[in-house]
Amino acid sequence: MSVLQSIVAGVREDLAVREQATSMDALKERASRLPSAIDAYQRLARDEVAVIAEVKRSSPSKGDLAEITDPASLATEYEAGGASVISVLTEQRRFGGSLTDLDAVRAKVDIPILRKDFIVTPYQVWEARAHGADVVLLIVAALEQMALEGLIERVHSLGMTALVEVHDTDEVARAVDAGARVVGVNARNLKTLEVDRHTFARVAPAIPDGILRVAESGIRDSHDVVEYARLGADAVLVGEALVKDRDPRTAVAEMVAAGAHPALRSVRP
Ligand SMILES: O=P(O)(O)OC[C@@H](O)[C@@H](O)c1c[nH]c2ccccc12
Repeated sequence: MSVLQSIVAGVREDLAVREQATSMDALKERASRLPSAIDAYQRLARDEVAVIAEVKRSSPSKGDLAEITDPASLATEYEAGGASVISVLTEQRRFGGSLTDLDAVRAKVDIPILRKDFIVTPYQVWEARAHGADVVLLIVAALEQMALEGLIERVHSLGMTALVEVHDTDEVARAVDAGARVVGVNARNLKTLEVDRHTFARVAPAIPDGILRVAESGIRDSHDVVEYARLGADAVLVGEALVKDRDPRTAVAEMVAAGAHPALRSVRP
């Protein structure tokens, strides 16, 4: 079993428990009482490179990264630093996240929130919306094509944005066929868990114009942001570098400033 398959197996077990506790109808009812999802596509589709800042306690590759006793205050710092979207990991077993973290962050920030998890069923999409998320991650490598199409449709029908994650050009083709409007290129290989910083340069040119391009994983600082900006990224998704920084607000602000530099506009494709 690959790392991805074993993570998804654990996610399905935890999901079965939540499905027993809360019906789909209860989620729909809860979602109907919330304000509509914020249009994250619009926030990412600007001239500047947007920063998606992630609340991330641990990961299968690095183990514990940061304690994060107060995810909402970390997210507030990210927002003050100029992040466009906050990503909240809700996977429990490997990443130490939860829907409680999502709720806490939603209560404190006004910008769009990405529920970062291993989504394999429509129930999880409803759950994301019922907990106030505006964006969900869908990992092409974890889904059959039919399931991917169905989930993207469901996400869009709820007024949300799908960040569709790919690792190679074949997966880009699948994402585009399935109706993706925002594609994330993950530099971390989900089989080996290694980061390959050349992944974006190799894969992003296959993403058609009009579809937003997000560079994910292994982004260390503003130099990396400039590099991805030159390669045509519309946004970067950053976790580890921000949770390990003692001043997350300034760390985000530096990346935002790097991505907004006017000199980049002429070089971006
Ligand atoms: O901590 P990093 O290297 O900055 O990476 C953030 C983000 O890209 C990473 O957490 C991620 C990308 N795709 C995922 C899928 C599942 C869980 C986590 C992820």
